[in-house]
Amino acid sequence: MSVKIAVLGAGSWGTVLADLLANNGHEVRLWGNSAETAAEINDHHTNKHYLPDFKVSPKVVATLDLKSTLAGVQAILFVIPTAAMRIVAKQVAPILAETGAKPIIISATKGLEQNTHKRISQIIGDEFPAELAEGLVIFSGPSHAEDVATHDITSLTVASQNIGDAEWVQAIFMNDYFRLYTNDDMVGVELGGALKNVIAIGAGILHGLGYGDNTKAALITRGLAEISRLGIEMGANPLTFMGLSGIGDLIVTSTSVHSRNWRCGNALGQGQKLDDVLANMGQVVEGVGTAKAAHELAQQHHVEMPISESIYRVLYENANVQDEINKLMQRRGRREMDFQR
Ligand SMILES: NC(=O)c1ccc[n+]([C@@H]2O[C@H](COP(=O)([O-])OP(=O)(O)OC[C@H]3O[C@@H](n4cnc5c(N)ncnc54)[C@H](O)[C@@H]3O)[C@@H](O)[C@H]2O)c1
Ligand SMILES: O=P(O)(O)OC[C@H](O)CO
Repeated sequence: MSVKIAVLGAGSWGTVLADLLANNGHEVRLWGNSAETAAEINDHHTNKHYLPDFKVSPKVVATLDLKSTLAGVQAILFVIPTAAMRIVAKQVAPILAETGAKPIIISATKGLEQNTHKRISQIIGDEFPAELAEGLVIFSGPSHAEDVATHDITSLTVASQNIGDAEWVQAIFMNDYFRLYTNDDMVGVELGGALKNVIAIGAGILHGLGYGDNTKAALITRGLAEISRLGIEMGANPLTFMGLSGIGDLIVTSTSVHSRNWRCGNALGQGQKLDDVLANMGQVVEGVGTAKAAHELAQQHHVEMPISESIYRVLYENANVQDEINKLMQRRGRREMDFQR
């Protein structure tokens, strides 16, 4: 099966996914907001700012015009930062309405919207008619672009309320190094993908401070406990957090030097200032915005998320990292399997 697909977002993940789809035999247009990047992809088949050593398939056509990018496509893959999701959705929706097209919408974006705390599926639900939003497929799991670029074996989850749409997406993406599993738990898959970025900042902070492997394993495990606690309260299937979009993604993001969230935390642990770290990153660090949304959601749902709350205070209230670690260690003893709020 060969399909025509628009990939929206010419950053690191959008570029690698566009390349993968083109190599799988699909017709791919990669839309971005930088004329320089589009020219580089079309003329030199590179995107060096994001992926210095990567050669993009010459079959990927980079574009700047959204209307022509969307013409006749069977699927639209959003791969833009959470902060731009609603902005871009508002540009896409009227173009589809004008032509009456009903492509499958896919999102590989991981985060929660600032101020509204909404998940990506809720933003899509706000901006698109129900018949399009209901088939949304969420694409999530342990997948650094840098590793997929070298065809490292990678497995992800594709979640949709309409499992037929998830299976369609599974079929167009799978190949000998890329394996997808379907799931119908949108809440769990989206929350796992978003909240792990906050814990990954914490893992980076611990590394930057010189803590060892025991400490990092404790953070990941107790981080998963609090992600699960909020997720269960919000209606997720607890078992989803044991899957690729839960513990799988939490492991990779909390341990990989490719992770922007981990690198941000590492620099903070070494004493750098958040504004400087973000300015130097040149790529999206989703966990920073998500930490604020998670803090507000935890309060709204009366769920205890002590690690995420500590990270929130470090990021937004200039709290001292070592004081926050001490506070976490001085909490009263708890039952391990307490997933009630
Ligand atoms: N990089 C990865 O390995 C990876 C893996 C899985 C998921 N993700 C998720 O995918 C999403 C995108 O991440 P990324 O790594 O590709 O980010 P990135 O920082 O590498 O690139 C983001 C791209 O979005 C573009 N963009 C921003 N605002 C835009 C707008 N209004 N209109 C059009 N384009 C706009 C930027 O120009 C940039 O090209 C994030 O939610 C991230 O968590 C990334
Ligand atoms: O580089 P990060 O920290 O944004 O993580 C990217 C992906 O979410 C890893 O699966």
